[in-house]
Amino acid sequence: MTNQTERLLEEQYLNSCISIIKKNIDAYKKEIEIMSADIEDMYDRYRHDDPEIFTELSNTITMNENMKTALRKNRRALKKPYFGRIDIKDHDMEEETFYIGKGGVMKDATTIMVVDWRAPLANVYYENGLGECSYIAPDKIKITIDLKKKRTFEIDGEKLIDYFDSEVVTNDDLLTKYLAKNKEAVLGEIIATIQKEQNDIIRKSPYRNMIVQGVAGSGKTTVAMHRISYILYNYAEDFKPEDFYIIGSNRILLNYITGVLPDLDVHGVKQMTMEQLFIRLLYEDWNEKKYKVIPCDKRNYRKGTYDWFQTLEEFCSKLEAKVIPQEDIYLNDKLLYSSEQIKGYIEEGKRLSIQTKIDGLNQRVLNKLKNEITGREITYTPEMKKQLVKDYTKRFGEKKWKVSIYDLYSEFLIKQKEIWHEDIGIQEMNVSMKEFDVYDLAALAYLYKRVKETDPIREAHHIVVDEAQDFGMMAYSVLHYCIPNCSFTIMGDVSQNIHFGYGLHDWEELKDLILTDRFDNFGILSKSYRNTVEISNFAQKILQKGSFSSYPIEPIIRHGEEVSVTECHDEKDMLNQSARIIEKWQQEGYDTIAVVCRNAMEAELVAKNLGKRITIEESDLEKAEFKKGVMVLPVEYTKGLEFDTVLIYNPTSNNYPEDDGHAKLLYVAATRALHELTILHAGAVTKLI
Ligand SMILES: Nc1ncnc2c1ncn2[C@@H]1O[C@H](COP(=O)(O)OP(=O)(O)OP(=O)(O)O)[C@@H](O)[C@H]1O
Repeated sequence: MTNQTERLLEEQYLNSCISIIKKNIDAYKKEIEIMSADIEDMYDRYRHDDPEIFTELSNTITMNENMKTALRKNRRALKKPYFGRIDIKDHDMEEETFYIGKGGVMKDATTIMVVDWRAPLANVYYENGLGECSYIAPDKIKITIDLKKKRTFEIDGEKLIDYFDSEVVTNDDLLTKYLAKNKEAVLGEIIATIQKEQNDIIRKSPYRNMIVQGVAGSGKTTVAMHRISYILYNYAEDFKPEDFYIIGSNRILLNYITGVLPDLDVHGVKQMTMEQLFIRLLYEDWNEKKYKVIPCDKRNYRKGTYDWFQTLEEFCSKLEAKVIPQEDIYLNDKLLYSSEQIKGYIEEGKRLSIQTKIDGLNQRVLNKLKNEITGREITYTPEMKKQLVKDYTKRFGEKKWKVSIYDLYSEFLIKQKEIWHEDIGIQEMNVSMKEFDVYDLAALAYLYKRVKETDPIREAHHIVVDEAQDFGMMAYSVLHYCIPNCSFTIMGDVSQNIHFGYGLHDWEELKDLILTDRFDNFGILSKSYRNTVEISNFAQKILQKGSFSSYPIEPIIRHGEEVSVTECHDEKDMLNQSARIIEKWQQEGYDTIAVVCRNAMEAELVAKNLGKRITIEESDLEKAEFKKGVMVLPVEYTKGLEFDTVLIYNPTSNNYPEDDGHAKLLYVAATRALHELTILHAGAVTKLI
C-alpha cells in the first residue's frame, strides 16, 4: 500500500469515527432530555406509599446519570478521538485493527470504534514491541497474539496531522516532541506516551502493595494518578472513588496533583495531608478549636522513627497488662474463667483495642457466671443473683474508657524525656498538649485505635502516598496499624528527602513493613522526563556532592539552554536581574515561572520587592494555588511541582551549607525546571554548585 493510500484510509477512519461521535452526542442529548422530563413527571406523581414509582424513578435517575457520563466522554472524544492503533493477529483469526483513545467509543452495542486506554487489550500498545506477545483478557485468560503494527497519531480536533509507526520512529523521538511543550497550570495526562516501566506500575493489581522509587521527574505523581483511573475502570466492583485517599505533604501539591483527575474520569477521591488523615482517625477526640497543628521541629527527629513507634507499642502493652487483671476468676471456690483463658483471649484479639478487650472479657465472665447460677434456686436467692451479676459485670473494667488519649500521650512523652534526658532527638519536645506535629498526631491516632476504639469505622481501601520520603516510619507504622486491610501505592524519591532528621533515607524499613506478600512490588523509575539534559546533569552534580548513594538518573535526550549561574553585586542588583530575566522568559512565551527561595521569610520579602516590577501570583502559603504566571515560593513548597523556567534565588553557602540535607534541598530546587534554569547569587555561592 502506498503512503498516500494509507494516509487516505487513516483520514477516512478518523472521519467516520468523528461522525459516529457526533451521532452519539445527538442521540445522548435527546435521550437525556426525554429522561429528564420523565423524571420531573415522576417526581410530580410520586407519593410516599408508592414503591413502584420510587423504583422506576431511581432507575431512571441512574440511567440518566450514565447517559450524561457517556455524553461527556463523547464530547471529549471529539477533541481527539484516539492516539494509537494496534493491528493484531490472534492465531487463525483474521488480522484485526484497534484504535486506542482516552475513552472508549462505540458505534452500536457490538461495534467498537475506539478502545479505552485502560482496557486489557490496550496494554499491548504500551507493553510490547512488534511480534508475539500476550494480554490478560477480562476473564483472566491469557491471550497470545502477534502484534503486527503499532502506530501513534497526532490529531488536532477533527484533523489528522501526522502518524508514526513504531518500527520507523523511536519511542524517545515521540516523547521529546511531547516533552518540548509548555506546561499547563495542572499536572498533565500522559496517556499517549506512557512508557513500559510506568505502564507496569499503573496496571499492578490494586490488592497488592507497591512502593516506587523514582528519580525527580520520572512521572511518579503522574503514574499514581493514572493508576487510580485504571483501578476504578477495571475493578469498579471493589473500588469506589471514595475508597481512595491521596496523601501529600501540603495543600498546594495536593491541588496540583489532583487537578489531572477529572480528565482521567476520576471524580470524588479523597485528598488530604498526612496531618489531616491522622486527625480524621481521631474522630470525635479531635477538637479543632482547642488544638493546633504545627510543623515538625527537626531537633525532635526521634519522634519520626520506627523505634519510636515500637516504644509507643510497648507503652500500650504495659498499659494493657496493668489495666486488665489476668488472675483466675472464681465464684466461691468454683473457677469461672482461668488466667490462661484470659491471656488466650488477649492474644487472639491482638488487633482489638484495650477497651474492646475489657468489654469482651466482661461479657465472657458474665456469661459463665449466669450459666453457673441459673437454676440453682436453693444456693442463690434472686437478690443474691442480682448482686452477683452486679459484682461481676465490670470485673475487667468500666464500659467506657475514662483517661483521655491526650493524658496518656503526655504520660508517654514525659517518660521518654526522662529516659532520653541527654538526647538531642527529644530535648525540645512539647508536652503542652495543645500543639501537635504530624508525629504527635500519628501517636494520638495510634493511642485512639489501640486503647479506646470500640466501634471501628471502615476507612480507605487504597491509599496513595506521594512524596513518600517526606514521612518517617512512625507515620507509616501507625497508618498500617490504624487502617488494616487497605493496600498502598507509595511513591517517592529518597534523594529528595529534605526533612533532614525526619523522613526516609532509604526504603528498607518501609519495605519490611508494607511489602510482606510475595506479590507485593518494589518498582524503580530511573528515566527523568521533566528536565532538559543540561538541567538534569547540573542537578546530578549537586547530588554527587552529598555523601549518600543515590539512584542513577537517565534523562530523556532533550537539549536546551545551559544552566546559568550569575553573581550579582548586591541584593538590589539581584532583584533587578531577576525581574529582567523573568520579563525575558515571559516574552519568550513561558507560562509557569518560579522564583525559588530558601525559606518562607525570604520568599515573602522577594515577592514583595519583585511585585513592584512584575505581576506575582498569590504568595501567601495558606492561600496560594499552583497556576500560570510567576510564583515566589520557599524551596520546601516546590517539591512535586514543576515550572517551565526556574530561578534559584541566592543559593549562598549560608543558605545551602555543604551537607547532605542541603544537597537534597538544592537538588529539589534545580529539578523543578522543565526548560530553563537560572541561578542568581550575591556573595559566595554554595559549594554544592
Ligand atoms: N510517559 C510520559 N510521557 C510524557 N510526559 C511524561 C511521561 N512521564 C512523565 N512525564 C512528564 O514528566 C514530568 C514529571 O512528572 P511527575 O511530576 O509525575 O514526576 P515525579 O516523579 O512525581 O517528579 P518529582 O519527584 O520531581 O515530583 C511531568 O511533566 C509529566 O507530564
